[in-house]
Amino acid sequence: MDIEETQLYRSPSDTDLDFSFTSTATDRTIASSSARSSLTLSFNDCLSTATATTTTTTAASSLHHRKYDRHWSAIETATNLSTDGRLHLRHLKLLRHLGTGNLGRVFLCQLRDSNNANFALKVIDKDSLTKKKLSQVKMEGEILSMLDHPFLPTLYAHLEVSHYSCLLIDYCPNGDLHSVLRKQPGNRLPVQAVKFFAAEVLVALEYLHALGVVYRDLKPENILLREDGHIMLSDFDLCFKSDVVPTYDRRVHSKRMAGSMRKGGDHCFGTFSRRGVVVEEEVVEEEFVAEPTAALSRSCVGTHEYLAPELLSGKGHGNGVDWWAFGVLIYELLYGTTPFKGGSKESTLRNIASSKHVNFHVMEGEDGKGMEEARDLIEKLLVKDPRQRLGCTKGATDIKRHRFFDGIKWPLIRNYKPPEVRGLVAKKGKSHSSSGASDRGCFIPSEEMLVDAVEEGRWRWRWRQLVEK
Ligand SMILES: Nc1ncnc2c1ncn2[C@@H]1O[C@H](COP(=O)(O)OP(=O)(O)OP(=O)(O)O)[C@@H](O)[C@H]1O
Repeated sequence: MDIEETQLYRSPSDTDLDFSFTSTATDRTIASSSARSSLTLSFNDCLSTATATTTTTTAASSLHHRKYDRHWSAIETATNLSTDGRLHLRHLKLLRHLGTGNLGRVFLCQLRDSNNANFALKVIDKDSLTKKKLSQVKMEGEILSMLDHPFLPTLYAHLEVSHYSCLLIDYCPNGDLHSVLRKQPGNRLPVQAVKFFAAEVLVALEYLHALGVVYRDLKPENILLREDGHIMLSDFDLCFKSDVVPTYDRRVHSKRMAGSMRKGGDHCFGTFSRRGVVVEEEVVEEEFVAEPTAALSRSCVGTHEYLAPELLSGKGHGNGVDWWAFGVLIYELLYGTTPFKGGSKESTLRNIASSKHVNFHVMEGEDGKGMEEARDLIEKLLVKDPRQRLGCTKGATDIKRHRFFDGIKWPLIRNYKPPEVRGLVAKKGKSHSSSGASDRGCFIPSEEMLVDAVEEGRWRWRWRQLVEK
């Protein structure tokens, strides 16, 4: 029996994925532990049974946008040297335990013969999981295998060894946005920093939605920070997939302009002032929209403070839950708390479900540049009726146009210099989201990590057993 299978991943176009989705709702059990952990009220979605096709060739990276970076090169070297051309666990060395999640443990690791590329290895013991969690593991593997985007993880390899499922992805040495937020005065970031992180999250969500993926677990804890300070959205176990029909829509809007009647390829209809100067033009623009507007699920999953009202009603929800959570995220980054937070989880849920509008905390020096625009955007995202909520019809296309994001050159966002905020040490000269490289030298173990080390000792022993299988 073949106990070890390796999947090296191709770009989305090479996978054979079924985007169909059906959903039913039955039980409503809550599985939740820590204060801000993700919850699952019911998880009876009939997940797609199709998975990415299994391949073990090194050509897997040939279409990936980062095919020339040191991570893929390291993998390619290891697989070239491997007798069967596959990557095995014995090719990896674990450096330290990074954390433990709902599904498994995450380790910092490198390839044995190359120490210039760091990876994160998520190890999931499938024997210890319930059926519900196993379906989440499957979903996470499926979603990761589809991704090829600078603000999302690259899945370098998926190894199935005995009852362990191991996902080799990008390592983010700067921790998560939640920890960074906790290091700021008042747990708040300056507007310009919020604008940067929100813009990157928006682009990542736009990509996921274009693939028909509704994320459902947006929160600062799931926004990891790469070595270069750019973001990487993580945790795809609560996602669901749906059909998406990309369209080119015509948008008619007015633009204040002086001068010529025709600009670029746009059709313009001019209005003239008395002096014969064009003051306003009606512009017709073609815009690309790929938003899973027909997505439907009835499973109530997510994190309390970030749940959209339609998720609580149990009558079904779709793409709009991510745009609601996007509003909560911007609020939390600016105000240091979430907008509907109550004294307990129950009262938070009651506040979300009530007809109360979002309330803005009064803060010292709040009326800095961009705050008014931020509040307007938040209000448009935190609309209780998803049909009226910004983003629900045309996705990120509409949100990008909001004046909070004025000045952002979307195609250049990967090259923007990340903001200098406390607790974020972005390495210079790496503005292309190449993650990895050693963080040795700046690693000071915390007490918690020392406790972890005892656990880690046990893990290393188990790891050796696995590798020697
Ligand atoms: N790619 C990564 N780079 C660096 N650290 C990571 C990476 N992925 C995960 N971690 C760390 O490992 C911890 C566990 O991650 P994991 O994704 O398994 O669970 P989680 O984020 O707690 O979410 P959930 O339990 O909902 O799956 C995280 O809290 C984070 O600190």
